[in-house]
Amino acid sequence: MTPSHGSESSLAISAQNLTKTFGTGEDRVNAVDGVSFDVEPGTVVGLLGPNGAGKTTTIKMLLGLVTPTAGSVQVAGQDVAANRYDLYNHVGAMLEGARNVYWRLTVRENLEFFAQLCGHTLTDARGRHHRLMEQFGLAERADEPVSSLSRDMKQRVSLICTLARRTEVIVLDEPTLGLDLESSIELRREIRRLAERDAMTVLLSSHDMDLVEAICDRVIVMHEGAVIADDRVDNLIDLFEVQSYRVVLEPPFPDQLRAELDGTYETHNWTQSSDHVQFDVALSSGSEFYDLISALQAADVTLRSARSLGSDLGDVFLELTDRSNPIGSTPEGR
Ligand SMILES: Nc1ncnc2c1ncn2[C@@H]1O[C@H](COP(=O)(O)OP(=O)(O)OP(=O)(O)O)[C@@H](O)[C@H]1O
Repeated sequence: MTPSHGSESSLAISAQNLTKTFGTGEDRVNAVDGVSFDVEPGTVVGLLGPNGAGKTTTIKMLLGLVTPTAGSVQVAGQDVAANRYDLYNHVGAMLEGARNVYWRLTVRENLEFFAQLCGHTLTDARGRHHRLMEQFGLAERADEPVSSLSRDMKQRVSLICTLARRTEVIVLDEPTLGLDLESSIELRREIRRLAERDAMTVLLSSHDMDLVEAICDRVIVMHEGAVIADDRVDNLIDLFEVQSYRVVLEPPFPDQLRAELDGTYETHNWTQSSDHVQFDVALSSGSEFYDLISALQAADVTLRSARSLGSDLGDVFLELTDRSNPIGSTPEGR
């Protein structure tokens, strides 16, 4: 079944000024504070943010599981506040730690149950179910009750039940947490396939930067309840030009120099031997690189090599959340 996109709006997701406050008085928490974003159909969007940034609360508001204090949200053309039950025909979700499958049913029965719930005929769905069970290493356990499977396998069942429904929008909260490497790779492949071939929209929250960088068209970064960046992954990496270098030095290496470098730069992975001293350093501009070289020269230390490790989404994420720069303002030091 090719998803039929909602009629009221051509956007897959439209969140306007979403706000959620928990508690009152001193216990009041502004979990989500005026978040707005639109997502076009067929886009894979990563929702990133440190713990407590408001990702899960945002996701739950998109799914109608938490009622916003203010703001509105449409998903797959459905106004979430008005059409909560209709919404579930258009949206599939796997929330972190959620047991959204029936443990007494077998893997195959779960797939068939959820397929029938959203109106798929079993003759159409069986081929797809078989392929997903093969892909996620569950084919040999297809006729066993979910209760007899390992925790990791239960998660895979929950994941394929969500993917197999082929709803217009899929929401996944920390989908790779607890998955083995092979299943993680299959998940990446399947998500890209669903987006590219079937124009399905996927919103996923994850701390797994490699996953997000590999499969997301766009990332929304949240911090303290607000959106602090919303752009294509490659644009964010270009914008910050955070570069990590591996620096190798010849001994002797004065003791106080390490403390000086640690105080001035973001350094990691120090190793020291009789033959060399090595560390990694993240630099946000070319001039910082030359400052570092000058500091080494001033301390009379010989540089053996400085190799760029490239910059990735992980570097950008740290940069954004450490400094909490709204995109559009110039990052510090540039
Ligand atoms: N039901 C609740 N009652 C009170 N406070 C809550 C509730 N749910 C979330 N919060 C608070 O709201 C803030 C945002 O939480 P949320 O779970 O949305 O963040 P998150 O970005 O998903 O974090 P994590 O990555 O740790 O899951 C946190 O300070 C959290 O403690």
